[in-house]
Amino acid sequence: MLATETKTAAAVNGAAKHVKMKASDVEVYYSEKRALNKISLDVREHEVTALIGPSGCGKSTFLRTLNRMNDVIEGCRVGGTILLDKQDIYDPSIDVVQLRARVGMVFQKPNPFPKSIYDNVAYGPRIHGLVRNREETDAVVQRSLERAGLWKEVKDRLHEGGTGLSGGQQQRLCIARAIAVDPEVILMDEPCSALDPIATAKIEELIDELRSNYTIVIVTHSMQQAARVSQRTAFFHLGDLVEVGDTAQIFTNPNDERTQGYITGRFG
Ligand SMILES: Nc1ncnc2c1ncn2[C@@H]1O[C@H](COP(=O)(O)OP(=O)(O)OP(=O)(O)O)[C@@H](O)[C@H]1O
Repeated sequence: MLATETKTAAAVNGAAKHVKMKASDVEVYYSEKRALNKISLDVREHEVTALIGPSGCGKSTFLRTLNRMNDVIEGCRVGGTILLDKQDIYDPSIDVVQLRARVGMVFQKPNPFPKSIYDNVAYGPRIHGLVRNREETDAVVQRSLERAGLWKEVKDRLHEGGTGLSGGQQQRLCIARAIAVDPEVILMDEPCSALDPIATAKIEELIDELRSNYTIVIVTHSMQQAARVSQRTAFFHLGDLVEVGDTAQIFTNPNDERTQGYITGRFG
């Protein structure tokens, strides 16, 4: 049997999935203040993992450890280990720019560059040397915009500014920009919080499509959103990872009373 067939059969049978990122005993300090307490979490390949919990519990801090975005915050220290496949992403030999291409990020507020739609998408592939000429760049731009569900809406205005798009379109442009450098993992920090319900529904649909090609970790304040888009949910509280499990189980039959309290709206 071919390796791909084995993998498909394993997925269908619900057998153990490949762990794409593995966090072990991750701690984060902002100066003296500890924001995360020994978090251990497996992120499975081709799944959407949702991080939920009350404000300030450390969801975004944990998300940022996965592509070393905390490195740029002064006074922030990270302990423990995080593996991408089998590689320690905090190893001194790691090129952080390459890491962030492999583990891309989409932020809360859409943040296209003040450039054309085309250049927003072409920028990453160009600086990473993934394209050699105009033809290849055109192909990457088109493919990325198609995957982000934006191509049909923008194909006749590629050279207009990205900031002239609607909020939902800008967020899909940011997703296209992340996809263009061929990432393995996409981190999303409340990607719909600035969007209306229709734009949110489009992004949620897109997230579901994207997981066949990528591994996704999403921070969300919306439990409905976590339930709709994710296969696994991790509940954080006061810097602890309280529990992680299949999304259906977390929302219907959580093990911990703090999770129960949060999902039933008793706090948070
Ligand atoms: N740059 C920073 N400097 C100092 N403390 C920070 C910084 N960023 C976050 N913190 C603190 O770390 C803790 C976790 O914050 P974090 O933003 O990760 O939580 P969160 O669960 O994502 O919250 P929210 O849902 O409100 O975005 C909080 O106590 C917060 O005040």
